[in-house]
Amino acid sequence: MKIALIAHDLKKDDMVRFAQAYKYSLKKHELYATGTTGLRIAENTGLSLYRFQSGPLGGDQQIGALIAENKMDMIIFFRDPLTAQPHEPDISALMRLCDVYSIPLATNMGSAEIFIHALERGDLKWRDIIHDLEKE
Ligand SMILES: O=C(CO)COP(=O)(O)O
Repeated sequence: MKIALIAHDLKKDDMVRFAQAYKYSLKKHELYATGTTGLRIAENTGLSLYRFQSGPLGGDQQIGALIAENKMDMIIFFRDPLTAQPHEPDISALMRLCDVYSIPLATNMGSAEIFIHALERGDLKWRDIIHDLEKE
């Protein structure tokens, strides 16, 4: 599965703790992240991730573009609901595309943990079927 990890500044410590806690589940997947989030995760967990631009510099849009091409299977995005972001339109666009393409989007630790358990159980195997069909 291709999983994107994104966190706003005040949520980055939570994201690091989440990635540390679920490192052994996450490492089975292809991981992507916005710039600073990816750096923090890599430094603190040793997980390898592909890092896009930082969110305010276009990272959310880059991840959105992959969603539009059906090349992203899950988004874990710890949003900060209490701080205005300069790139709010990009954030809304990313979340909108998740809804357009039915891509699972967890916006907080509680839902992200459920997603990880779902991944472990194989609940998202249907995504592999779609990818296989696309290859034919
Ligand atoms: O702003 C972000 C998501 O909207 C996250 O970007 P960074 O991971 O580069 O801080």
